[in-house]
Amino acid sequence: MPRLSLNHFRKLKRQGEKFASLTAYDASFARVIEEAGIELVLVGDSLGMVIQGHESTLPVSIEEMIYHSQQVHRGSDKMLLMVDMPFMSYATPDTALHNAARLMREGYAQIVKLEGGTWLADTVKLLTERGIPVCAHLGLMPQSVHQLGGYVVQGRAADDAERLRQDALALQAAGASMLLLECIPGKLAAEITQLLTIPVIGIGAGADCDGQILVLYDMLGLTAKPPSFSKNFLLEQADIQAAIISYTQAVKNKTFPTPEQTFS
Ligand SMILES: Nc1nc(=O)c2c([nH]1)NC[C@@H]1CN(c3ccc(C(=O)N[C@@H](CCC(=O)O)C(=O)O)cc3)CN21
Ligand SMILES: CC(C)C(=O)C(=O)O
Ligand SMILES: [Mg+2]
Repeated sequence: MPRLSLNHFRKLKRQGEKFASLTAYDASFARVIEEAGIELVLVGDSLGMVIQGHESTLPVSIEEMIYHSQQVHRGSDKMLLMVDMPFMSYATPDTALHNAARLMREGYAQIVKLEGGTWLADTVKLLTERGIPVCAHLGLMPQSVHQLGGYVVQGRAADDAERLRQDALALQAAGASMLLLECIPGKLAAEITQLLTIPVIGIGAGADCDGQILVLYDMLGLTAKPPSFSKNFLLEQADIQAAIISYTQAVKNKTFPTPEQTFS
């Protein structure tokens, strides 16, 4: 069986069915989450924090992303494999093309994720035209943490919310195949999800996105200070497999995230 393709997620959006995704960084966890029903795996640059112990995602290199993507690829055969482009690996369109091609050829990525708004549109267009599917990442963009002044909720002011809507539309028009919204009010995320035809994945963005994602180590209770929008699914389950099944079901039946796990 080939891996799930973007068509699967387009179909789920059309049918109004939610999908659950998680990050993974190695073969063993990739196997466990796939067997628990996860349909999309992200090799996130959050690995700089949860695997490497850095304070931010900025130190992560393209070689490190390739290394972990290879491991996740070996440990799975069904999930859509999405890989983050790390800090500065897409600073110009040509750099982005070169590095995205490496993530696909050496890391087996099916889609790459880039953080940025309307300024990224030219890059998204270039990659897409060359056959590289792109997920655009808006809202809280961790690679801009020093500019944002911390890992804080985005899009609360009316002008910020409007800019986010326009960014989302511009990135879709440039060819983005998916959009990820991080840490924004649930109502705004719901509006953007409705506004767009491409699947929208949320983290800290409420229950109305087309899909949800969490950092695996947060939902297994391994993180010292997990974000407030996350949940430790291992607390009520006997093992990791059961915790991930519980998360998948909660996303599918829309019981996660709750209003308390959503920014207003
Ligand atoms: N372990 C981990 N989980 C993540 O979700 C995550 C990472 N690492 N690393 C990369 C980014 C950084 N992210 C983060 C990190 C912290 C918060 C956080 O603690 N936010 C607070 C403050 C919100 C506010 O006051 O505006 C929260 O209560 O959720 C949010 C997103 C999301 N990503
Ligand atoms: C938090 C998710 C969306 C991410 O970008 C990562 O894990 O790096
Ligand atoms: Mg990331």
